[in-house]
Amino acid sequence: MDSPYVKICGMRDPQLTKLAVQLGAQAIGVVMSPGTPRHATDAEARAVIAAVRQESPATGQPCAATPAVDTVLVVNKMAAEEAAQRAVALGFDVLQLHGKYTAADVAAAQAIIPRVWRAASLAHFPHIVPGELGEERLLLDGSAPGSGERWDFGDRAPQEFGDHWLLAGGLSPANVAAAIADLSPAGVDVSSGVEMAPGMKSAELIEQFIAQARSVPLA
Ligand SMILES: O=C(O)c1ccccc1N[C@@H]1O[C@H](COP(=O)(O)O)[C@@H](O)[C@H]1O
Repeated sequence: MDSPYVKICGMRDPQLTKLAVQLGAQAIGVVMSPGTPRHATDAEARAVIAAVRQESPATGQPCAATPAVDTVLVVNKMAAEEAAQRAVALGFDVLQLHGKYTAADVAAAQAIIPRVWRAASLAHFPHIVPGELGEERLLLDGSAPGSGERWDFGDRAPQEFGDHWLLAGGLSPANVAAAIADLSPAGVDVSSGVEMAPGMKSAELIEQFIAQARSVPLA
């Protein structure tokens, strides 16, 4: 039985990162956006990536039982090329762009790091189409990333977005299973919903979130 792809975002602690990977997270996000309570330093970002590689080597000989886990640099309103250069310098697999970008911005970033995701809110981009800027994946998010604010689909039907989009914004252990059952995203992304206080991740909430998300079979 396939279950949704789960990304845990805003990680800074290597031990919690290892736990999330052991529990089945398929992506770990590090936020580098000054002003958010999850902003990571370069050293923290490198330590999180090292922890992921240790639990699930991304190159060479991946553990038989554990698929490789994506490490994702998350930025908000940062110039795409600058963000891509930072992602490569630190060793991330994926760059996740929040903000207003063009197809040329995405192409410029992809020339530096091939895997680029775009996160956007339907409140700001009501006519958005997955892949229209050339991004690998689209995340449909709340209107304020990292705030715990819920998504709003307005008059769009989730089926319009195809099979590869991820749901983000306001998810938590309490609502993730119902959200997956209702909207059938390919995966889910959570940041503040697995924290005991802004920027402070909770091992218990991460465990509950992953268990709840994985309890729902993909449609
Ligand atoms: O998590 C953050 O602080 C953050 C800051 C700036 C840009 C993106 C951020 N995280 C992304 O926000 C959503 C989920 O937020 P939440 O679960 O509602 O807190 C997701 O796309 C994260 O990757």
